[in-house]
Amino acid sequence: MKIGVLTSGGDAPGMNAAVRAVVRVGDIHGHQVYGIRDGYAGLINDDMYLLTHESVSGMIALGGTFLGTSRSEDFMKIEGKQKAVNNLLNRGIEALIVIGGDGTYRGAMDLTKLGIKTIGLPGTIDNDIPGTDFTIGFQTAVETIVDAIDKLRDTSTSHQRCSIVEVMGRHCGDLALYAGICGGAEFIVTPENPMNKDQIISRLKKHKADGRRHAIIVLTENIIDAHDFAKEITEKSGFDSRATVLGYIQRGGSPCPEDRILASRLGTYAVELLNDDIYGVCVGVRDNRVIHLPFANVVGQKRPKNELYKMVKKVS
Ligand SMILES: Nc1ncnc2c1ncn2[C@@H]1O[C@H](COP(=O)(O)OP(=O)(O)OP(=O)(O)O)[C@@H](O)[C@H]1O
Ligand SMILES: O=P(O)(O)OC[C@H]1O[C@](O)(CO)[C@@H](O)[C@@H]1O
Ligand SMILES: [Mg+2]
Repeated sequence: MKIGVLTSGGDAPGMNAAVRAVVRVGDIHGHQVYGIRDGYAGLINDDMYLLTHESVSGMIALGGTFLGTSRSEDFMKIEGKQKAVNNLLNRGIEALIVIGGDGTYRGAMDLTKLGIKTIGLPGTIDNDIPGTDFTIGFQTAVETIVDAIDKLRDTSTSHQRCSIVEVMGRHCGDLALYAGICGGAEFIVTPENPMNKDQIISRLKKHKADGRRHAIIVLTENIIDAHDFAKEITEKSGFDSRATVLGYIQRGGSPCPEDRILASRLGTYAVELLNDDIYGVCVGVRDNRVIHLPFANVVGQKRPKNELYKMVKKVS
């Protein structure tokens, strides 16, 4: 069988490891795997090439995505999707493995309806996809953030400051939650655990009075302007505050071992599903087991609230 593989949406560490697994396992089962450049844009532009065992050599350790990625406006339109399908079928490619986030899954669901045997792999640092406990790239991003928090604590303690660390996640607080726990943050502000500004300010006043030399607030993006918040804290609590917006550094870097293993497991499983003629599904891990679910059961659904959101109130 000819299988296409692409990466889409924000790049995430471990995407290359997933492509590598698809190519290597595909090869073992006698499939030909075609890499599609720049996500759905490459499908529309017919930009694809045959990947071999050798062409993915060394890819397990590489950050970003060697295939490239995009957020394709054209693919949102039916004409774009039809062109993508025609390009695949003209090349005899009947199956497609997409690695990306929730938006990518929506596109994949449409392609399934248009006759392409599509499988989705969760690749995003946000960990915002229902149907999997972890997404590929999340654990590496957590490590990057924890490293940044540890460094920020050094300078915060030296200057007796409060550091606000704004992290990504779009509308999901998992990056802030996990990194905040690991970094010993005093406050973790996420969409799931809404902020109580007055409580934060009054606790910081007490911190100051108790002679505490630092405080860390980890904040999910898209909630409040981090720099304005730092000013307000300084004025109202007397705890001198600074904000650091970590930004794109969170998406880069070599994948950590957990992400390499997750990517390898899910890439392997995706090919095995196609061998069994199962498609129109996305794969994931639940309780450390690989699972698959129909796209319709995942797209637009809410993730169950992680129990760590409750626990963190006790330990921070
Ligand atoms: N509703 C939709 N219908 C069809 N295709 C979509 C839809 N939403 C998104 N896509 C396609 O998927 C691509 C990637 O989606 P998006 O930019 O939301 O990133 P993502 O896959 O959610 O990853 P991340 O959130 O990690 O960046 C879009 O550029 C678009 O081409
Ligand atoms: O790459 P862009 O378009 O700036 O998007 C940034 C968004 O992508 C992500 O990094 C991954 O979805 C989000 O955390 C962030 O909100
Ligand atoms: Mg997304």
